[in-house]
Amino acid sequence: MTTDNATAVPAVSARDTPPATSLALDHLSWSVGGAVIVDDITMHVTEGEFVALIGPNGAGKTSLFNLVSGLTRPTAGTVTLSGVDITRHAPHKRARLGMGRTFQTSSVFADLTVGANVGLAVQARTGESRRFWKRAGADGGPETAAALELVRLSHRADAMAGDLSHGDKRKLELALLLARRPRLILLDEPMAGVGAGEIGELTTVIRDVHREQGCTVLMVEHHMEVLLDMADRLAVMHHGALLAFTDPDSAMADPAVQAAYLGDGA
Ligand SMILES: Nc1ncnc2c1ncn2[C@@H]1O[C@H](COP(=O)(O)OP(=O)(O)OP(=O)(O)O)[C@@H](O)[C@H]1O
Repeated sequence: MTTDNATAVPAVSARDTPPATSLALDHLSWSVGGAVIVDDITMHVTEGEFVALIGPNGAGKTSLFNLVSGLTRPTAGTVTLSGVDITRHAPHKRARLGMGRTFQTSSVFADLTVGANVGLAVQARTGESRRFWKRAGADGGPETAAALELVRLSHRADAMAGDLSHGDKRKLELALLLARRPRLILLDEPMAGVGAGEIGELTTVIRDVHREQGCTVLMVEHHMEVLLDMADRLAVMHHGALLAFTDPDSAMADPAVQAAYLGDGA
């Protein structure tokens, strides 16, 4: 959608995006050197659902994320995205099918402005020519503005990305994801390194992104207070296996979860 009035366009509104994707993991396993890191996980995430993946340190959460996003190949099992078997797809091919991922480490261009970072991501998706880029302006145009507004960073559009606080960097990473219009978002510890004072707003932003976009979210996070309030279901991993996959109250009341997860003091 294009217009001359940048601020009036909800360029990433739920209305003009396709339905959220669904993710099915079936008997997914990954072993390295004889050690089973991900152990026969079957988990079906429905369209538009918000699932939090939790578990003690070393439970296998990042390894599972790597299997879902295609950074590693499973030893056994399948990954299905909206009914398409993507088990053998490379990460870029999964991205083209609507999968977006953030990492524990920041991936923004520190020497570019916030607006330019998002503008480049928009440009990368649309494949617009340099001519369009000039016409759209250094900030990338209305879609950039809409993404920055959604993550509450409009007021920092002209700041250098490297000067942002940890919390604002995480918001920028979300805006970069939005620019690619993903239907499934994988968030790997978005609160990592974020100060206590910024966690509340970042939580609100993630919730807004999920609601506004109607996308499916799978998030690894250690801050339980954030997750219990946000997630439709908790997927609890321990020693590579899935201990529970249910609503937050039921998961936290599960004795096996309490023994394995809380017992490890995570
Ligand atoms: N490439 C690898 N080779 C060998 N072992 C690995 C490899 N990647 C992960 N592991 C091991 O697999 C286990 C699970 O690691 P993983 O990082 O997936 O856990 P996690 O739940 O994400 O932990 P954390 O909460 O600390 O990030 C750990 O014991 C780790 O040492």
